[in-house]
Amino acid sequence: MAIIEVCDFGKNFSIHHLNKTMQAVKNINFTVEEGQFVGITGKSGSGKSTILKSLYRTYLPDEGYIYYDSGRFGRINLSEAPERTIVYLRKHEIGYVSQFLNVMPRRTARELVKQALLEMGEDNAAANREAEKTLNHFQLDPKLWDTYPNTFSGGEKLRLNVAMATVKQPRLLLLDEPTASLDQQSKGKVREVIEKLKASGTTLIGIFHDIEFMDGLTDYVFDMQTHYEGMSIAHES
Ligand SMILES: Nc1ncnc2c1ncn2[C@@H]1O[C@H](COP(=O)(O)OP(=O)(O)OP(=O)(O)O)[C@@H](O)[C@H]1O
Repeated sequence: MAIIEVCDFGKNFSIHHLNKTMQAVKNINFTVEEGQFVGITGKSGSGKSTILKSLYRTYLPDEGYIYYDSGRFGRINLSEAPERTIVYLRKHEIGYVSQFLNVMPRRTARELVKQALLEMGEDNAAANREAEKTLNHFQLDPKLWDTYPNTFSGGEKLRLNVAMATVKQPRLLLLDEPTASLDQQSKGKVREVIEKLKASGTTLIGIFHDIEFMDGLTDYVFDMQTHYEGMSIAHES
């Protein structure tokens, strides 16, 4: 059963100072079945992050639709869902990992991971235990657990980001370059967690420049390049 259906999706951005509109992506169609891992590849600027952000409802489509089959609400059109539904989905069903850490200020790494677990209904003691286990798994130095992440290195921030999103075991996990600045060992840790999530039924959609990382993980890869080449061939005929 499809958990995500992207139908004729297109997104434009206004460039205010030039008084122009730029079409970032157009005619995107793909479906993702429950439990699949779909990779998105393509050259820089081809619109990969735009698609992922639209699946998280950070952006609204200008053309077409994105349907998400929610565990709680059933099949919903993401652009029409009320804000409170989106807040619920982000807390309980859809996780998003970007290369950038965007968290509440003055919360320690431990508090942030714990908060994610409390939102999923864990009690305080279990959330504490699980948070420590997760921070350990991602090899975040225990000296950092009770400090604010604004001073963390890029790799530490990224590992905390992945920890916060994966600890919730979301139904759908969106990954925007989650291994971008990680060394081989940390990449291995991320891969381990992705494999575990996939085995437990999580659906994953991810952007990876590291093609090797996707090897053996993805069910199929949506290549932006092929998509647009396909479109121009269709135009010519
Ligand atoms: N908020 C925005 N406002 C204006 N233009 C944007 C915005 N977000 C993205 N764009 C533009 O849309 C196009 C697609 O950007 P996007 O970030 O989706 O590409 P990408 O394939 O993820 O690139 P990369 O691999 O470099 O991260 C780019 O030309 C970008 O400049």
